[in-house]
Amino acid sequence: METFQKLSAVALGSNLGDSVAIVQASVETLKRTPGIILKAKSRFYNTKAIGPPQPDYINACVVLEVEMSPHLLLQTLLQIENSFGRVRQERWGARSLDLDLLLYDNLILRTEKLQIPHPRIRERAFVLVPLAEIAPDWVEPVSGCTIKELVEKVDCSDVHLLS
Ligand SMILES: Nc1ncnc2c1ncn2[C@@H]1O[C@H](COP(=O)(O)OP(=O)(O)OP(=O)(O)O)[C@@H](O)[C@H]1O
Ligand SMILES: Nc1nc2c(c(=O)[nH]1)N=C(CO)CN2
Repeated sequence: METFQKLSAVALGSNLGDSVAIVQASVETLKRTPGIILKAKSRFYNTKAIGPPQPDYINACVVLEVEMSPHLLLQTLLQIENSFGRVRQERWGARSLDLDLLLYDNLILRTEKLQIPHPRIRERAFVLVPLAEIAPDWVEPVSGCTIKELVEKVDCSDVHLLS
């Protein structure tokens, strides 16, 4: 059977519960998942919440080598979110774990259930700062800009390396 490997970038976020432990544990879960190899993990950042008033977030990014389709990867990420007690409430509200599929190879995909690149990747410093640490030269295919170039265009003043 033909096999394939693709690189994918995933954002991790949490602002409910022991967020550092939850994000760390979710990375371990990703590492244990068949069809996923962890290639790189950023450091953790404390970030001011975008959206309704809520606690600060812990954010990080990983680069994965995956042997699964984008849809299966999204399904896997949603299952991991659920296993960490994620309850969907208001849009952009507080959550124990959020896993966003940011990039999948150089794919552009716009379906109702899945959009790649993630539609808000270009404007989110809490995603771009950690991603620039591990994948600065990856070209975001909609803008044609590298992650390093995109991070220079956003205000990063609310994103701080976790001490
Ligand atoms: N690239 C993607 N990564 C993750 N989810 C996506 C993506 N594209 C579409 N979705 C869909 O978005 C749905 C809702 O996602 P979620 O509840 O995490 O949104 P949110 O975190 O509140 O907001 P945001 O999308 O701005 O991060 C998911 O169930 C999924 O079907
Ligand atoms: N700082 C920060 N703000 C957010 C985040 C996040 O991960 N970090 N996620 C959101 C919904 O995806 C909404 N707002």
